Amino acid sequence: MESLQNLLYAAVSPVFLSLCVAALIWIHLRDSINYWAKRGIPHIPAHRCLVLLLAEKFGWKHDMEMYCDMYNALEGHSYGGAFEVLKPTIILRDPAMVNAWLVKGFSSFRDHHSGSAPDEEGENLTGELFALTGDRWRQVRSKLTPLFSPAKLKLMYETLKECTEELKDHLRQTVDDEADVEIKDVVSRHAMDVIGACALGVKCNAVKDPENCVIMKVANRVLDVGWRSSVYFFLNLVHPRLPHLLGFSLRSPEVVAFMTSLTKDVMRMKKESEQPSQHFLRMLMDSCELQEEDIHGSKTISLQQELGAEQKESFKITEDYVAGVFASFLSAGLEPISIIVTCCFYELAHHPEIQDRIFNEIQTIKEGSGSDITFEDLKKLQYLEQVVKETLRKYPTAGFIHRECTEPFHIPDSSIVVEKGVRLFISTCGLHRDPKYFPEPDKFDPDRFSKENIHKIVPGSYLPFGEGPRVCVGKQLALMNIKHMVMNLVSDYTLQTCEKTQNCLRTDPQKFFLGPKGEVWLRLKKRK
Ligand code: HEM
Repeated sequence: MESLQNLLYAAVSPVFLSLCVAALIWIHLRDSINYWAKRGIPHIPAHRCLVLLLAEKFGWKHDMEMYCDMYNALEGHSYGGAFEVLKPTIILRDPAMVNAWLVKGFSSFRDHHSGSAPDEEGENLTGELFALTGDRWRQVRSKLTPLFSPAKLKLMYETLKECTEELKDHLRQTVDDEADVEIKDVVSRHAMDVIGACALGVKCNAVKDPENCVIMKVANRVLDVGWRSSVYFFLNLVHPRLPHLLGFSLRSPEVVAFMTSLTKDVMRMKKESEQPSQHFLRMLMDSCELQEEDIHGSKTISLQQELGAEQKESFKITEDYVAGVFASFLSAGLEPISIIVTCCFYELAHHPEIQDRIFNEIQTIKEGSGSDITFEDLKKLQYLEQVVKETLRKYPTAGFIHRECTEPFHIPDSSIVVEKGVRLFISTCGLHRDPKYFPEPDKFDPDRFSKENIHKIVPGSYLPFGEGPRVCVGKQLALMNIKHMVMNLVSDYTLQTCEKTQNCLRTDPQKFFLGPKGEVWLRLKKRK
């Protein structure tokens, strides 16, 4: 009896309990660390992944470069395992498998892993397409895809031209004959004007009056890689629903409030305005057949939608959804465009021969169709397109593509099953800079994309906009915008390096997208 009491006492003693907890933690750690080894899959050991992750979290490395390092570490394998702290992740390297998994395997790799689905009950930007999952993503995406059709883009082209005229005006005032210009700043202000005008029909005046451009200040905070996003992603790593359960969102309350009230005000103004206007918000309002009383009335815009055969569920688009859609345009669209145009100008300044070829091509098209380059003409600028494609190759600003396994996926021709919850990473950086797919990857060579050479590009190795049903929804708008801006600048100026030009572009680990750190100065010289 006494020995039983002693045993019970021992069982509840703090030391014994601590030992039990430690043993459980040890078992969990051991199982997690051995996750890939147990399955016989080549992998990067957990401690090495942790070192890479810490380098990223302390701001020494961009997370996109971290996945590039993982890609390189798994050389010789089609895919391999890695860890985000203890969470198993797959790094997919083989381009043929990239296509198969993202396209045919979409039902298993449907969602981005970036976070839990937004909180529909709370004050959140619920329509942030990037973060939406499952049917909600499908419903919102099906409303947005038609906004980027060629016919709609043709309407946007006129808006683009108006914004570019303002930029040209600004440059005429700043550059007499020649001048050194901080090109990154000018380009991002122009990109802001374009997104504001195309998405919301709002004149941002970021080029002309940056000091008073509130939306630009908010846009910079939409993708804040500060403490908030670090805490958010850490909580998300522990469990995807944890940020939501703790009432913690990726966006700060001020950003959410600004985006929501801006969208709401613009919706009201547009509804009241007699003037025809072409921008995504107007089109979204029209396509959703929003009623005046919906906008003036309660917070929720009631809207029943027929969602196609497989989705009979009715779905209410709220103001928060619409605000979220525009937040995602700001966060996903603005910075990548600025980065690509900046990098393109940087390369052109180092390659006068490429600039000349673009200029001559523009002149030839102008001779054929008058001085104005139309929407249709833009497509005829083949060499310009090659230059833009090569910029997107050398500077893959979105860095990696990620998914979360939503239903078990059987890897073809193997006995391996990717389990639900495992994260998938495809390093665009790794692929675009792999000499196996792009010989001399550091060389800026637009002829990789010429008619003669394009067939040499291995399908699945070039992914600047992602792949499959979740491919970038703004891809065509982005390409049109980038080409239009490069065309206009090269038509009027030659770009040169100057004393302040960086020798090479270094990556800024503090930014969400992969882009150049610091100012990018170039000399603009007026063409005679
Ligand atoms: C150079 C410019 C751009 C680049 C390189 C880029 C790249 C990407 C990439 C890699 C993805 C992820 C695709 C995937 O997971 O397979 C993406 C998604 C997305 N992009 Fe872009 N993008 C650009 C411009 C834009 C613009 C201008 C907009 C909007 C106006 C936009 C809106 C979005 C949205 C909303 C998503 C999420 C799509 C979804 O989850 O269904 N992007 N983009």
